[in-house]
Amino acid sequence: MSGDITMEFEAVSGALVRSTRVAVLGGGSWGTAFAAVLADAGCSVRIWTRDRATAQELSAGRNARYLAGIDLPSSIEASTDETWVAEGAEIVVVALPSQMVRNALAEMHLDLDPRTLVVSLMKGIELTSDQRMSVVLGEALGVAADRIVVVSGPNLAREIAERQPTATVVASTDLRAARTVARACTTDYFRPYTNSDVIGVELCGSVKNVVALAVGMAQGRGHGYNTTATIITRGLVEITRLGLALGADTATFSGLAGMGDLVATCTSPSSRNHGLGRLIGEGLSLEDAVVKTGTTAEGVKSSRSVLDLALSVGVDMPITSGVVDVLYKGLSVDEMARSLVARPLIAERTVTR
Ligand SMILES: NC(=O)C1=CN([C@@H]2O[C@H](COP(=O)(O)OP(=O)(O)OC[C@H]3O[C@@H](n4cnc5c(N)ncnc54)[C@H](O)[C@@H]3O)[C@@H](O)[C@H]2O)C=CC1
Ligand SMILES: O=C(CO)COP(=O)(O)O
Repeated sequence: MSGDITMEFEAVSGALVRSTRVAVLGGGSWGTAFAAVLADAGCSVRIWTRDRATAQELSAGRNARYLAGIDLPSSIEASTDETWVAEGAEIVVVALPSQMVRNALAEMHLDLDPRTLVVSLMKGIELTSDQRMSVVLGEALGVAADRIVVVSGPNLAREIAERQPTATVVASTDLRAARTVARACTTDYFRPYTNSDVIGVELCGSVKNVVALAVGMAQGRGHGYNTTATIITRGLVEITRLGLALGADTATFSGLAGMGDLVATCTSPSSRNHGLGRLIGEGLSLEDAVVKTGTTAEGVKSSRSVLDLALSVGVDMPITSGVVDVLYKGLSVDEMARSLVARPLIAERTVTR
């Protein structure tokens, strides 16, 4: 079966890309880098950003604030006018901070064709509703679940904007939709794999940010590779437990959106979550660390919604809980470490289904 799908997929690969019109909403680091991938793949790309100066810069092939020093494809068109950006788009890509996206889209009043595919690049869980981003997009844009596609994987924006080789996961409940988006973003440095496990892919992307905060905190305290590997491995167990309780597929967690992204985010100094955790481990307050990092570290807010989700389904997430206690309840990083190590001894179970 999977062989048939691959053949069908490759037989049409490239054929549709030339004419695909894509709108990207969000001109931050990932929105801009993904717009460049799409343009390199041959799509006709328009990008929306809320400030005029960035739109002008993007139209001139630059985004100094978010991707300094990167030359973007000259074909990308940018504007602050969302109606113009979304006009005629077959694919609308959303790359805004998770906690802002519902309100931002409500203000845009987009009138999308029912056939339009909507792509989420976001890695967070909404605080007020504990919902995954595909659900938020569905509600905010009035789009059915089978028109929504999630792109998630080890995808640090700057590395991709530098055209370093990377793979990703493109997930949708409708595999035809996933394949269409995969074709639209295939380049000689960016390789998408399709998946139908939207729940698993989104949870992986959201919870790995929380685990990266924990790794950063440990490294900021001066702990080394053993601690890092312990947190990554047990973090993956937490992600898997939550995912399985919420209906995800086991296989997703060892894939690119799971283990792949977890490793990238927990080990890269350019991860904002990892970097913010490190500052806290070095002794900064949350407020000072947020000011110093300056961009979107989704795990800071999503740690609380992830913990809410875990409590709602009775899943134990000690690392997530420790991160929430450090960020919001005054627990020190040393106290978090001690309490994690002192937990009752149990048999090692990596996958629990
Ligand atoms: N940067 C990366 O390497 C990756 C980021 N992501 C995810 O992509 C999503 C977007 O992240 P980035 O592009 O990195 O964030 P960013 O912080 O680089 O850019 C955010 C963009 O959203 C805009 N924005 C912020 N608040 C807004 C509001 N209220 N209304 C309208 N626009 C607003 C900003 O002006 C900026 O253009 C996040 O969920 C992140 O986790 C996923 C993979 C890689
Ligand atoms: O999601 C990412 C890489 O896949 C980006 O991570 P940060 O948001 O921590 O920079």
